[in-house]
Amino acid sequence: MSSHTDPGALPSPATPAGRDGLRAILAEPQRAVIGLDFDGTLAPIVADPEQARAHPEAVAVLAALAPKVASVAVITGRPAEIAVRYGGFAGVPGLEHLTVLGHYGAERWDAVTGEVTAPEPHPGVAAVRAELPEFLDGTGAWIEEKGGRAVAVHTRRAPDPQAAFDALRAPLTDLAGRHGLIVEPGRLVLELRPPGMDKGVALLTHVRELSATSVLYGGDDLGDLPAFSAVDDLRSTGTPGLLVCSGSDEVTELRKRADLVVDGPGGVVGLLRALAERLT
Ligand SMILES: O=P(O)(O)OC[C@H]1O[C@H](O[C@H]2O[C@H](CO)[C@@H](O)[C@H](O)[C@H]2O)[C@H](O)[C@@H](O)[C@@H]1O
Repeated sequence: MSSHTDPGALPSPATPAGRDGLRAILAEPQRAVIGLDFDGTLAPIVADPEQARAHPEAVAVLAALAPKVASVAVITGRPAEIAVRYGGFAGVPGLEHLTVLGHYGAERWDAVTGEVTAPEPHPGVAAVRAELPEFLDGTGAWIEEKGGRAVAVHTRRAPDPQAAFDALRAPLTDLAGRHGLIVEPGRLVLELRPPGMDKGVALLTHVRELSATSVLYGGDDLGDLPAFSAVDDLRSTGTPGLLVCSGSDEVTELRKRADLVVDGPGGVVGLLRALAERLT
């Protein structure tokens, strides 16, 4: 796979399908959807999730790109309102039509209205939240509250983060299952959340709503794999797409499936800048 090293150049994807995807975006940008994950893709990974912020150049680059394409959509496991706040996405000239699909697509925020639409919370979330502390005792793991719509168990700050993650995965999967939830594993995080939605469904729905003729999706984590599969499905039915991996040492699964690997959020921003410049 290709790495994006020259900051000013638009890199050539390593695969024929990726090159087709990029060509289609460049040929008809007004009908292209740009889908982007937040943590690890637009925002560098930090030890405390409350301190995560978009890369310092991300907003300016998105604002330069968004008016030239059909849609820029941030698709994240975060609550939409949190991603908007940590991203600094509200009220930005150029981002008037930004969409943020939160909770893996269950929530939606549109810059044009500034409002979030969300389903009723799943009753299993409160139930697992009540039981969680007894599972975490002595592991060094801790809980991130997610507005009552999901709950995340982080192990990044545990003495042995990977060992804590591995030890908790099976019991938390069992706990989630008893309350009708699923476990979404991520970068040293196990998220207990309602089933029925994922980033693939979210991306496909968005692409179809806009009758887009091409798509770029960029992600870094396991929760982005359904969006990668959605782009594969779109390709197989005639909609070209480009799969971008925001590379890290923590997760390698996306790297293997990507058309283009860039160096973390800085690389993503560089790629999007080069794309925006080329579209000028
Ligand atoms: O879909 P995403 O935008 O990638 O969100 C997925 C999870 O991201 C967050 O956790 C990750 O980022 C944290 C801050 O950099 C980091 O500390 C943690 O180890 C990562 O897993 C977020 O806190 C979770 O709620 C999201 O589900």
